[in-house]
Amino acid sequence: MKTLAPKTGNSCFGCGADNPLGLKLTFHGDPEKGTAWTEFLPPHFLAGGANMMHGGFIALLLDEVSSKVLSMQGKRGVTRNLEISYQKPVNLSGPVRLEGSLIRHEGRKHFIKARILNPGGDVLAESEALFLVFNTSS
Ligand SMILES: CCCCCCCCCC(=O)SCCNC(=O)CCNC(=O)[C@H](O)C(C)(C)COP(=O)(O)OP(=O)(O)OC[C@H]1O[C@@H](n2cnc3c(N)ncnc32)[C@H](O)[C@@H]1OP(=O)(O)O
Repeated sequence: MKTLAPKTGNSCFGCGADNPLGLKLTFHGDPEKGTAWTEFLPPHFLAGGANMMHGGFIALLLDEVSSKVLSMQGKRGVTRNLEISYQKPVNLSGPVRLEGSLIRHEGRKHFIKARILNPGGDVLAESEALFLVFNTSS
């Protein structure tokens, strides 16, 4: 098990320590299994309508936990594709869990699935992403 805490000098909206507007998320994961996860209470500035999270921020969270699957393995890459299924509203009055896992990789192409769950374990949104990794030779 590995933990990635926000780092000074990183201004990433999701995980950097130096973005004053950012979420400063800490992630956990298993590099050997190709997993990453975190739990947090979404701030209300992520709102879309009513008490629901904005769909663009849902995409951001799925992208973020997907990228951490790679970071856990010491890989650096960027999102090429992100396909999202919005299944239920992400309610802003309680914590959420983000989970990502590696499906497979073909050289630099890494296929990663992710999801957002509520405390009851309901899947609220799911994604499948293609990341292109810069620092792998396998
Ligand atoms: C430096 C590290 C920083 C980490 C930050 C992480 C932050 C969180 C993640 C992000 O939000 S990153 C920000 C959002 N992403 C971007 O800004 C990336 C913008 N896109 C690019 O820079 C380029 O498109 C990219 C470097 C990803 C790839 O460009 P390339 O010209 O190298 O590749 P190309 O686009 O031709 O496609 C790559 C491969 O994917 C394949 N492909 C594309 N769509 C596919 C699909 N749907 N299914 C399967 N394969 C697919 C495509 O056929 C091709 O296969 P081959 O390499 O075998 O020819």
